[in-house]
Amino acid sequence: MGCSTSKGVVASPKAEQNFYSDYKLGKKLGEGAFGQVRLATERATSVEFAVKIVDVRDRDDNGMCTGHVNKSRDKVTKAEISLWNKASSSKNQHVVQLHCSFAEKSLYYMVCEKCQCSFMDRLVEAETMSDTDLSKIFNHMLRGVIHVHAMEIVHRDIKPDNFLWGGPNNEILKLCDFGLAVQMPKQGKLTGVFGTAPYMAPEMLRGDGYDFLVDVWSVGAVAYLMVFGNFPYSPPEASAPAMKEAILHDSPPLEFPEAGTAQGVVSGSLKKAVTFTKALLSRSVSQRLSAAEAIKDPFVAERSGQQVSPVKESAAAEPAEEAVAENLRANVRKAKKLTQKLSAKPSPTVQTGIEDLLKILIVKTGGDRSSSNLFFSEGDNQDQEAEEENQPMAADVRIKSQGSMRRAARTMTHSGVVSEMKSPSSGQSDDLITPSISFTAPLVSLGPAPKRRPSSGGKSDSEEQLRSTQGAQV
Ligand SMILES: Nc1ncnc2c1ncn2[C@@H]1O[C@H](COP(=O)(O)OP(=O)(O)OP(=O)(O)O)[C@@H](O)[C@H]1O
Repeated sequence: MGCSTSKGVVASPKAEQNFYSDYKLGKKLGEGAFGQVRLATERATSVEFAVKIVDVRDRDDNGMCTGHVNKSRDKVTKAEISLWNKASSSKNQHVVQLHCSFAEKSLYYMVCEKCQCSFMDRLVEAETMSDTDLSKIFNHMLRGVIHVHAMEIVHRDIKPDNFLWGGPNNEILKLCDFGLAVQMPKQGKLTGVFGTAPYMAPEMLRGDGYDFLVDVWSVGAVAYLMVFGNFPYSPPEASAPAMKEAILHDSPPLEFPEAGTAQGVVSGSLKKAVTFTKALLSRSVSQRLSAAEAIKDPFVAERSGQQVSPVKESAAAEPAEEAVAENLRANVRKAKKLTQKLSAKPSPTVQTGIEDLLKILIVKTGGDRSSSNLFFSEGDNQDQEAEEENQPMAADVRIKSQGSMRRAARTMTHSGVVSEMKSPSSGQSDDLITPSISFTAPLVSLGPAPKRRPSSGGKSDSEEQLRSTQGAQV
Protein backbone atom coordinates (compact mmCIF):
# COMPACT_ATOMS: atom_id res chain seq x y z
CA MET A 1 0.00 0.00 0.00
CA GLY A 2 1.07 3.55 -0.38
CA CYS A 3 0.66 6.50 -2.54
CA SER A 4 2.69 6.98 -5.65
CA THR A 5 2.61 10.66 -6.46
CA SER A 6 2.74 12.34 -9.80
CA LYS A 7 6.20 13.62 -8.96
CA GLY A 8 7.40 10.08 -9.15
CA VAL A 9 8.10 9.85 -5.46
CA VAL A 10 6.65 6.97 -3.55
CA ALA A 11 5.51 8.45 -0.28
CA SER A 12 6.79 6.69 2.79
CA PRO A 13 3.93 4.30 3.40
CA LYS A 14 2.30 4.83 6.73
CA ALA A 15 0.98 1.56 8.09
CA GLU A 16 -2.59 2.82 8.04
CA GLN A 17 -2.36 4.73 4.77
CA ASN A 18 -4.83 3.77 2.12
CA PHE A 19 -7.03 5.49 -0.38
CA TYR A 20 -9.89 5.75 2.11
CA SER A 21 -7.77 7.29 4.84
CA ASP A 22 -6.88 10.17 2.52
CA TYR A 23 -10.01 10.49 0.38
CA LYS A 24 -13.74 10.23 0.73
CA LEU A 25 -15.30 8.34 -2.15
CA GLY A 26 -18.19 10.06 -3.90
CA LYS A 27 -20.69 9.60 -6.72
CA LYS A 28 -19.97 7.83 -9.95
CA LEU A 29 -18.81 10.08 -12.79
CA GLY A 30 -18.36 7.48 -15.49
CA GLU A 31 -17.70 3.86 -16.34
CA GLY A 32 -14.98 2.14 -18.32
CA ALA A 33 -14.43 -1.41 -19.50
CA PHE A 34 -12.58 -2.52 -16.36
CA GLY A 35 -13.52 0.09 -13.87
CA GLN A 36 -15.28 3.25 -13.01
CA VAL A 37 -14.55 6.89 -12.30
CA ARG A 38 -15.85 8.46 -9.08
CA LEU A 39 -15.64 11.70 -7.24
CA ALA A 40 -12.98 11.67 -4.48
CA THR A 41 -12.66 14.43 -1.90
CA GLU A 42 -9.32 14.82 -0.20
CA ARG A 43 -10.01 14.71 3.52
CA ALA A 44 -7.21 17.10 4.50
CA THR A 45 -8.12 19.84 2.03
CA SER A 46 -11.69 19.12 0.87
CA VAL A 47 -10.40 19.47 -2.69
CA GLU A 48 -12.41 17.42 -5.17
CA PHE A 49 -10.68 15.01 -7.53
CA ALA A 50 -11.83 12.22 -9.81
CA VAL A 51 -10.62 8.71 -9.07
CA LYS A 52 -10.37 6.07 -11.77
CA ILE A 53 -10.78 2.69 -10.10
CA VAL A 54 -9.62 -0.32 -12.07
CA ASP A 55 -10.47 -3.87 -11.08
CA VAL A 56 -7.71 -6.34 -11.95
CA ARG A 57 -9.44 -9.46 -10.67
CA ASP A 58 -9.58 -12.32 -13.13
CA ARG A 59 -13.02 -13.46 -14.21
CA ASP A 60 -14.27 -16.74 -15.63
CA ASP A 61 -16.46 -17.08 -18.72
CA ASN A 62 -19.55 -16.29 -16.64
CA GLY A 63 -18.04 -13.09 -15.36
CA MET A 64 -17.39 -14.50 -11.88
CA CYS A 65 -14.13 -13.66 -10.13
CA THR A 66 -11.68 -16.53 -9.98
CA GLY A 67 -9.88 -15.19 -6.92
CA HIS A 68 -6.74 -14.43 -8.88
CA VAL A 69 -5.28 -11.31 -10.36
CA ASN A 70 -5.52 -11.06 -14.13
CA LYS A 71 -1.81 -10.67 -14.81
CA SER A 72 -2.09 -8.92 -18.13
CA ARG A 73 -4.64 -6.39 -16.85
CA ASP A 74 -2.47 -5.83 -13.80
CA LYS A 75 0.55 -5.16 -16.03
CA VAL A 76 -1.40 -2.87 -18.33
CA THR A 77 -2.78 -0.91 -15.37
CA LYS A 78 0.67 -0.51 -13.85
CA ALA A 79 1.96 0.74 -17.19
CA GLU A 80 -0.97 3.17 -17.46
CA ILE A 81 -0.16 4.61 -14.03
CA SER A 82 3.53 4.82 -14.78
CA LEU A 83 3.05 6.66 -18.08
CA TRP A 84 0.29 8.89 -16.75
CA ASN A 85 2.59 9.75 -13.84
CA LYS A 86 5.29 10.66 -16.28
CA ALA A 87 2.96 12.80 -18.38
CA SER A 88 1.84 14.55 -15.17
CA SER A 89 5.33 15.02 -13.75
CA SER A 90 5.59 18.25 -15.67
CA LYS A 91 2.26 20.01 -15.50
CA ASN A 92 0.41 20.80 -18.67
CA GLN A 93 -3.15 22.06 -18.65
CA HIS A 94 -4.06 20.05 -21.75
CA VAL A 95 -3.40 16.71 -20.07
CA VAL A 96 -5.58 15.47 -17.20
CA GLN A 97 -3.18 15.45 -14.26
CA LEU A 98 -2.67 12.28 -12.24
CA HIS A 99 -2.37 13.40 -8.64
CA CYS A 100 -1.70 10.21 -6.80
CA SER A 101 -2.28 6.46 -7.10
CA PHE A 102 -2.94 3.58 -4.74
CA ALA A 103 -3.08 -0.16 -5.10
CA GLU A 104 -5.19 -1.88 -2.52
CA LYS A 105 -6.39 -5.44 -2.67
CA SER A 106 -7.35 -6.02 -6.27
CA LEU A 107 -8.22 -2.45 -7.12
CA TYR A 108 -6.07 0.38 -8.41
CA TYR A 109 -7.06 3.94 -7.60
CA MET A 110 -5.83 6.75 -9.83
CA VAL A 111 -6.64 10.05 -8.20
CA CYS A 112 -6.67 12.71 -10.89
CA GLU A 113 -7.84 16.16 -11.79
CA LYS A 114 -11.63 16.29 -11.94
CA CYS A 115 -13.05 17.37 -15.27
CA GLN A 116 -16.52 18.50 -16.15
CA CYS A 117 -17.68 16.46 -19.13
CA SER A 118 -16.59 14.68 -22.25
CA PHE A 119 -15.57 16.49 -25.42
CA MET A 120 -18.55 15.36 -27.48
CA ASP A 121 -21.23 15.82 -24.80
CA ARG A 122 -20.34 19.49 -24.56
CA LEU A 123 -20.21 20.08 -28.31
CA VAL A 124 -23.52 18.46 -29.03
CA GLU A 125 -25.22 20.79 -26.58
CA ALA A 126 -23.34 23.93 -27.63
CA GLU A 127 -25.75 26.57 -28.88
CA THR A 128 -23.48 27.69 -31.63
CA MET A 129 -20.27 26.60 -33.20
CA SER A 130 -17.94 28.27 -35.64
CA ASP A 131 -14.79 27.43 -37.52
CA THR A 132 -12.97 29.48 -34.88
CA ASP A 133 -14.27 27.12 -32.20
CA LEU A 134 -13.04 24.22 -34.28
CA SER A 135 -9.61 25.79 -34.63
CA LYS A 136 -9.41 26.29 -30.85
CA ILE A 137 -10.41 22.69 -30.24
CA PHE A 138 -7.61 21.35 -32.42
CA ASN A 139 -5.19 23.83 -30.92
CA HIS A 140 -5.99 22.41 -27.46
CA MET A 141 -5.85 18.80 -28.63
CA LEU A 142 -2.47 19.33 -30.25
CA ARG A 143 -1.07 21.00 -27.12
CA GLY A 144 -1.95 17.89 -25.12
CA VAL A 145 -0.42 15.63 -27.75
CA ILE A 146 2.74 17.78 -28.01
CA HIS A 147 3.20 17.58 -24.24
CA VAL A 148 2.83 13.82 -24.20
CA HIS A 149 5.27 13.47 -27.12
CA ALA A 150 7.78 15.74 -25.34
CA MET A 151 7.66 13.17 -22.53
CA GLU A 152 8.59 10.49 -25.10
CA ILE A 153 5.16 8.91 -24.79
CA VAL A 154 3.01 7.75 -27.71
CA HIS A 155 -0.65 7.84 -26.60
CA ARG A 156 -2.03 5.42 -29.23
CA ASP A 157 -5.68 6.04 -28.43
CA ILE A 158 -6.36 9.59 -29.53
CA LYS A 159 -10.11 9.89 -30.13
CA PRO A 160 -12.98 12.15 -29.04
CA ASP A 161 -13.76 10.01 -25.95
CA ASN A 162 -10.29 10.65 -24.59
CA PHE A 163 -10.62 14.40 -24.36
CA LEU A 164 -12.46 15.98 -21.43
CA TRP A 165 -13.44 19.57 -20.72
CA GLY A 166 -11.94 20.90 -17.51
CA GLY A 167 -9.92 23.75 -16.06
CA PRO A 168 -11.14 26.79 -14.13
CA ASN A 169 -14.13 27.54 -16.36
CA ASN A 170 -14.33 24.12 -17.96
CA GLU A 171 -13.01 25.62 -21.17
CA ILE A 172 -9.81 23.68 -21.51
CA LEU A 173 -9.68 20.45 -23.47
CA LYS A 174 -7.58 17.81 -21.73
CA LEU A 175 -6.20 14.53 -22.98
CA CYS A 176 -6.85 11.51 -20.75
CA ASP A 177 -6.68 7.70 -20.69
CA PHE A 178 -3.12 6.40 -20.89
CA GLY A 179 -4.34 2.79 -20.99
CA LEU A 180 -2.77 2.08 -24.38
CA ALA A 181 0.11 4.56 -24.15
CA VAL A 182 3.69 3.41 -24.53
CA GLN A 183 7.16 4.78 -23.97
CA MET A 184 8.85 5.53 -27.30
CA PRO A 185 12.09 3.52 -27.39
CA LYS A 186 15.31 5.51 -27.77
CA GLN A 187 16.08 3.49 -30.87
CA GLY A 188 13.86 1.75 -33.36
CA LYS A 189 10.13 1.81 -33.82
CA LEU A 190 7.06 0.57 -32.02
CA THR A 191 5.11 -2.44 -33.21
CA GLY A 192 1.70 -3.93 -32.49
CA VAL A 193 -1.80 -2.81 -33.31
CA PHE A 194 -3.40 -0.78 -30.52
CA GLY A 195 -6.17 1.76 -30.35
CA THR A 196 -9.58 2.27 -31.88
CA ALA A 197 -9.95 1.13 -35.48
CA PRO A 198 -11.26 4.29 -37.24
CA TYR A 199 -8.42 6.37 -35.79
CA MET A 200 -5.59 3.91 -36.51
CA ALA A 201 -2.74 5.05 -38.75
CA PRO A 202 -1.91 3.04 -41.90
CA GLU A 203 1.71 2.40 -40.85
CA MET A 204 0.52 0.76 -37.61
CA LEU A 205 -1.64 -1.63 -39.63
CA ARG A 206 1.09 -2.25 -42.22
CA GLY A 207 3.32 -3.63 -39.47
CA ASP A 208 6.20 -1.43 -40.62
CA GLY A 209 6.91 0.00 -37.20
CA TYR A 210 5.64 3.37 -36.07
CA ASP A 211 6.27 6.32 -33.78
CA PHE A 212 4.65 9.54 -32.50
CA LEU A 213 3.11 10.24 -35.89
CA VAL A 214 0.35 7.66 -35.32
CA ASP A 215 -1.10 10.13 -32.79
CA VAL A 216 -0.99 12.91 -35.38
CA TRP A 217 -2.92 10.72 -37.84
CA SER A 218 -5.50 10.08 -35.11
CA VAL A 219 -5.91 13.83 -34.47
CA GLY A 220 -6.42 14.11 -38.26
CA ALA A 221 -9.11 11.43 -38.09
CA VAL A 222 -10.89 13.39 -35.33
CA ALA A 223 -10.60 16.54 -37.47
CA TYR A 224 -12.08 14.68 -40.44
CA LEU A 225 -14.94 13.48 -38.25
CA MET A 226 -15.72 17.02 -37.16
CA VAL A 227 -15.39 18.61 -40.59
CA PHE A 228 -17.18 15.94 -42.63
CA GLY A 229 -19.29 14.16 -40.01
CA ASN A 230 -17.77 10.83 -40.95
CA PHE A 231 -14.66 8.74 -40.40
CA PRO A 232 -11.86 9.14 -42.96
CA TYR A 233 -12.55 5.58 -44.05
CA SER A 234 -16.10 4.28 -44.07
CA PRO A 235 -16.15 0.74 -45.45
CA PRO A 236 -19.60 -0.69 -46.26
CA GLU A 237 -19.33 -3.10 -43.34
CA ALA A 238 -19.11 -1.30 -39.99
CA SER A 239 -16.67 -3.60 -38.27
CA ALA A 240 -13.17 -3.26 -36.88
CA PRO A 241 -11.60 -5.70 -39.40
CA ALA A 242 -13.31 -3.97 -42.34
CA MET A 243 -12.24 -0.56 -41.05
CA LYS A 244 -8.62 -1.71 -40.66
CA GLU A 245 -8.62 -3.23 -44.15
CA ALA A 246 -9.93 0.03 -45.60
CA ILE A 247 -7.23 2.07 -43.84
CA LEU A 248 -4.51 -0.40 -44.74
CA HIS A 249 -5.36 -0.56 -48.44
CA ASP A 250 -6.77 2.96 -48.84
CA SER A 251 -9.91 1.35 -50.17
CA PRO A 252 -12.36 2.91 -50.72
CA PRO A 253 -9.84 5.73 -51.06
CA LEU A 254 -9.58 8.61 -48.64
CA GLU A 255 -11.43 11.62 -50.03
CA PHE A 256 -11.86 15.22 -48.99
CA PRO A 257 -15.14 16.20 -50.60
CA GLU A 258 -15.43 19.74 -51.86
CA ALA A 259 -18.42 22.02 -51.60
CA GLY A 260 -21.52 20.78 -53.31
CA THR A 261 -20.59 17.11 -53.33
CA ALA A 262 -22.87 14.52 -51.83
CA GLN A 263 -20.88 14.02 -48.68
CA GLY A 264 -19.93 17.39 -47.47
CA VAL A 265 -20.55 21.08 -47.70
CA VAL A 266 -17.17 22.59 -47.11
CA SER A 267 -16.89 26.19 -47.96
CA GLY A 268 -15.30 29.48 -47.02
CA SER A 269 -13.40 29.43 -43.79
CA LEU A 270 -13.78 25.68 -43.36
CA LYS A 271 -11.50 25.19 -46.36
CA LYS A 272 -8.60 25.92 -44.02
CA ALA A 273 -9.84 23.16 -41.75
CA VAL A 274 -9.77 20.78 -44.70
CA THR A 275 -6.19 21.73 -45.60
CA PHE A 276 -5.21 21.14 -41.96
CA THR A 277 -6.98 17.77 -41.91
CA LYS A 278 -5.25 16.72 -45.15
CA ALA A 279 -1.82 17.56 -43.72
CA LEU A 280 -2.46 15.34 -40.70
CA LEU A 281 -3.96 12.50 -42.71
CA SER A 282 -0.98 12.09 -44.99
CA ARG A 283 -0.63 8.37 -45.66
CA SER A 284 3.04 8.93 -46.27
CA VAL A 285 4.66 9.11 -42.84
CA SER A 286 7.58 11.16 -44.14
CA GLN A 287 5.17 13.83 -45.38
CA ARG A 288 2.98 13.91 -42.29
CA LEU A 289 3.46 16.85 -39.93
CA SER A 290 4.63 16.29 -36.38
CA ALA A 291 2.29 17.56 -33.66
CA ALA A 292 4.63 20.52 -33.07
CA GLU A 293 4.48 21.38 -36.80
CA ALA A 294 0.74 20.83 -37.02
CA ILE A 295 0.03 23.45 -34.36
CA LYS A 296 1.70 26.03 -36.61
CA ASP A 297 -0.78 25.33 -39.41
CA PRO A 298 -2.69 28.55 -40.22
CA PHE A 299 -6.00 26.95 -39.29
CA VAL A 300 -5.04 26.27 -35.67
CA ALA A 301 -2.29 28.87 -35.15
CA GLU A 302 -3.83 32.00 -36.63
CA ARG A 303 -6.64 32.60 -34.19
CA SER A 304 -5.23 30.87 -31.17
CA GLY A 305 -5.03 34.11 -29.17
CA GLN A 306 -8.65 35.08 -29.70
CA GLN A 307 -11.45 34.61 -27.27
CA VAL A 308 -14.59 33.00 -28.62
CA SER A 309 -17.87 34.47 -27.50
CA PRO A 310 -19.93 31.80 -25.72
CA VAL A 311 -23.27 32.38 -27.42
CA LYS A 312 -23.75 34.16 -30.68
CA GLU A 313 -26.95 35.81 -31.77
CA SER A 314 -27.78 33.77 -34.81
CA ALA A 315 -29.85 36.63 -36.25
CA ALA A 316 -26.75 38.80 -36.36
CA ALA A 317 -24.62 36.16 -38.00
CA GLU A 318 -23.67 36.49 -41.65
CA PRO A 319 -25.54 33.96 -43.83
CA ALA A 320 -22.26 32.28 -44.79
CA GLU A 321 -21.22 32.09 -41.15
CA GLU A 322 -24.59 30.66 -40.21
CA ALA A 323 -24.25 28.02 -42.93
CA VAL A 324 -20.85 26.99 -41.61
CA ALA A 325 -22.24 26.84 -38.07
CA GLU A 326 -25.20 24.72 -39.14
CA ASN A 327 -22.92 22.46 -41.14
CA LEU A 328 -20.62 22.02 -38.15
CA ARG A 329 -23.47 21.38 -35.74
CA ALA A 330 -24.87 18.70 -38.06
CA ASN A 331 -21.42 17.12 -38.37
CA VAL A 332 -20.96 17.12 -34.61
CA ARG A 333 -24.31 15.37 -34.15
CA LYS A 334 -23.30 12.74 -36.72
CA ALA A 335 -19.86 12.43 -35.14
CA LYS A 336 -21.38 11.94 -31.70
CA LYS A 337 -23.56 9.10 -33.01
CA LEU A 338 -20.60 7.41 -34.64
CA THR A 339 -18.50 7.85 -31.50
CA GLN A 340 -21.24 6.41 -29.31
CA LYS A 341 -21.35 3.32 -31.48
CA LEU A 342 -17.70 2.75 -30.70
CA SER A 343 -17.91 3.18 -26.96
CA ALA A 344 -17.38 -0.13 -25.26
CA LYS A 345 -20.40 -0.94 -23.16
CA PRO A 346 -19.25 -1.29 -19.57
CA SER A 347 -19.94 -4.78 -18.28
CA PRO A 348 -22.64 -4.76 -15.57
CA THR A 349 -20.88 -7.70 -13.89
CA VAL A 350 -17.62 -5.77 -13.70
CA GLN A 351 -19.41 -2.68 -12.39
CA THR A 352 -21.37 -4.62 -9.76
CA GLY A 353 -18.24 -6.51 -8.75
CA ILE A 354 -16.31 -3.30 -8.18
CA GLU A 355 -19.14 -1.72 -6.23
CA ASP A 356 -19.51 -4.74 -3.96
CA LEU A 357 -15.80 -4.70 -3.27
CA LEU A 358 -15.74 -0.95 -2.69
CA LYS A 359 -18.50 -1.22 -0.10
CA ILE A 360 -16.48 -3.72 1.86
CA LEU A 361 -13.23 -1.79 1.50
CA ILE A 362 -14.73 1.51 2.60
CA VAL A 363 -15.63 -0.06 5.90
CA LYS A 364 -12.62 -2.32 6.32
CA THR A 365 -10.06 0.33 5.58
CA GLY A 366 -11.34 2.95 7.94
CA GLY A 367 -13.28 4.96 5.39
CA ASP A 368 -16.32 7.00 6.11
CA ARG A 369 -19.16 4.57 6.70
CA SER A 370 -21.67 6.90 5.14
CA SER A 371 -19.73 6.66 1.88
CA SER A 372 -21.08 3.17 1.37
CA ASN A 373 -24.57 4.63 1.04
CA LEU A 374 -23.63 6.22 -2.23
CA PHE A 375 -23.84 2.84 -3.90
CA PHE A 376 -27.56 2.81 -3.28
CA SER A 377 -28.25 6.15 -4.82
CA GLU A 378 -28.91 4.86 -8.29
CA GLY A 379 -32.59 4.16 -8.40
CA ASP A 380 -33.45 2.30 -5.25
CA ASN A 381 -34.49 4.51 -2.37
CA GLN A 382 -35.47 1.56 -0.26
CA ASP A 383 -31.98 0.27 -0.42
CA GLN A 384 -30.65 3.64 0.53
CA GLU A 385 -32.98 4.04 3.49
CA ALA A 386 -32.22 0.55 4.65
CA GLU A 387 -28.55 1.22 4.45
CA GLU A 388 -28.86 4.45 6.41
CA GLU A 389 -30.75 2.68 9.17
CA ASN A 390 -28.21 -0.08 9.34
CA GLN A 391 -24.81 1.45 9.24
CA PRO A 392 -22.41 -1.26 8.23
CA MET A 393 -20.17 -2.60 10.93
CA ALA A 394 -16.50 -3.16 10.41
CA ALA A 395 -15.77 -6.14 8.20
CA ASP A 396 -19.48 -6.92 8.00
CA VAL A 397 -21.40 -4.99 5.46
CA ARG A 398 -25.00 -5.48 6.39
CA ILE A 399 -27.12 -5.06 3.32
CA LYS A 400 -30.83 -5.36 3.55
CA SER A 401 -32.27 -5.51 0.10
CA GLN A 402 -32.48 -8.87 -1.58
CA GLY A 403 -30.72 -7.67 -4.68
CA SER A 404 -27.92 -6.27 -2.65
CA MET A 405 -27.72 -9.43 -0.59
CA ARG A 406 -27.34 -11.44 -3.73
CA ARG A 407 -24.55 -9.18 -4.83
CA ALA A 408 -22.86 -9.32 -1.48
CA ALA A 409 -23.12 -13.09 -1.37
CA ARG A 410 -21.61 -13.31 -4.80
CA THR A 411 -18.75 -11.18 -3.65
CA MET A 412 -18.07 -13.44 -0.73
CA THR A 413 -18.31 -16.68 -2.64
CA HIS A 414 -16.79 -15.78 -5.96
CA SER A 415 -14.77 -12.69 -5.91
CA GLY A 416 -12.64 -13.41 -2.87
CA VAL A 417 -10.54 -10.37 -2.17
CA VAL A 418 -7.20 -11.32 -3.58
CA SER A 419 -3.97 -11.03 -1.74
CA GLU A 420 -2.58 -7.60 -1.19
CA MET A 421 -0.64 -6.10 -4.06
CA LYS A 422 2.30 -3.83 -3.86
CA SER A 423 1.77 -0.20 -4.61
CA PRO A 424 2.55 0.49 -8.25
CA SER A 425 5.92 2.06 -8.54
CA SER A 426 6.18 5.25 -10.47
CA GLY A 427 8.61 3.56 -12.81
CA GLN A 428 10.49 6.71 -13.57
CA SER A 429 13.58 8.54 -12.61
CA ASP A 430 14.42 12.17 -12.94
CA ASP A 431 16.52 11.64 -16.02
CA LEU A 432 13.48 10.35 -17.87
CA ILE A 433 11.57 13.52 -17.29
CA THR A 434 11.97 16.03 -20.03
CA PRO A 435 10.94 19.64 -19.53
CA SER A 436 7.39 20.42 -20.48
CA ILE A 437 6.46 22.66 -23.34
CA SER A 438 4.66 25.53 -21.78
CA PHE A 439 1.92 27.48 -23.50
CA THR A 440 -0.46 30.14 -22.44
CA ALA A 441 -3.70 28.57 -23.54
CA PRO A 442 -6.55 30.52 -24.99
CA LEU A 443 -9.94 29.59 -23.70
CA VAL A 444 -12.57 27.95 -25.80
CA SER A 445 -16.12 28.89 -25.01
CA LEU A 446 -18.84 26.87 -26.56
CA GLY A 447 -21.83 27.99 -24.62
CA PRO A 448 -23.13 26.77 -21.32
CA ALA A 449 -21.92 23.42 -20.14
CA PRO A 450 -24.47 20.63 -20.28
CA LYS A 451 -25.54 18.74 -17.25
CA ARG A 452 -23.52 15.57 -16.82
CA ARG A 453 -25.37 12.67 -18.33
CA PRO A 454 -25.92 9.48 -16.40
CA SER A 455 -22.60 7.76 -16.50
CA SER A 456 -23.38 4.64 -18.42
CA GLY A 457 -26.46 5.79 -20.25
CA GLY A 458 -24.49 7.48 -22.96
CA LYS A 459 -22.92 4.26 -24.07
CA SER A 460 -24.79 2.46 -26.78
CA ASP A 461 -24.71 -1.07 -28.04
CA SER A 462 -22.90 -1.55 -31.27
CA GLU A 463 -23.09 -4.50 -33.61
CA GLU A 464 -19.39 -4.88 -33.17
CA GLN A 465 -17.08 -2.88 -30.99
CA LEU A 466 -14.52 -1.20 -33.16
CA ARG A 467 -12.21 -0.52 -30.27
CA SER A 468 -9.56 -2.94 -29.20
CA THR A 469 -9.74 -3.81 -25.55
CA GLN A 470 -7.26 -2.31 -23.21
CA GLY A 471 -3.84 -3.69 -23.87
CA ALA A 472 -5.09 -6.24 -26.33
CA GLN A 473 -3.77 -6.45 -29.80
CA VAL A 474 -6.37 -6.43 -32.47
N1 LIG B 1 -10.90 13.13 -14.71
C1 LIG B 1 -12.20 12.92 -14.91
N2 LIG B 1 -13.12 13.80 -14.44
C2 LIG B 1 -14.44 13.59 -14.64
N3 LIG B 1 -14.94 12.55 -15.31
C3 LIG B 1 -14.09 11.65 -15.80
C4 LIG B 1 -12.67 11.77 -15.63
N4 LIG B 1 -12.07 10.74 -16.23
C5 LIG B 1 -13.04 10.00 -16.76
N5 LIG B 1 -14.26 10.53 -16.51
C6 LIG B 1 -15.56 9.99 -16.92
O1 LIG B 1 -15.54 8.60 -16.75
C7 LIG B 1 -15.77 7.95 -18.00
C8 LIG B 1 -14.94 6.68 -18.02
O2 LIG B 1 -13.56 7.03 -18.02
P1 LIG B 1 -12.46 5.96 -18.35
O3 LIG B 1 -11.18 6.64 -18.69
O4 LIG B 1 -12.42 4.92 -17.30
O5 LIG B 1 -13.23 5.36 -19.52
P2 LIG B 1 -12.92 4.64 -20.80
O6 LIG B 1 -11.87 5.42 -21.53
O7 LIG B 1 -14.19 4.37 -21.47
O8 LIG B 1 -12.36 3.35 -20.18
P3 LIG B 1 -11.32 2.38 -20.71
O9 LIG B 1 -10.22 2.48 -19.71
O10 LIG B 1 -12.06 1.12 -20.69
O11 LIG B 1 -10.93 2.86 -22.06
C9 LIG B 1 -15.38 8.97 -19.05
O12 LIG B 1 -16.08 8.74 -20.23
C10 LIG B 1 -15.79 10.28 -18.40
O13 LIG B 1 -17.17 10.51 -18.59
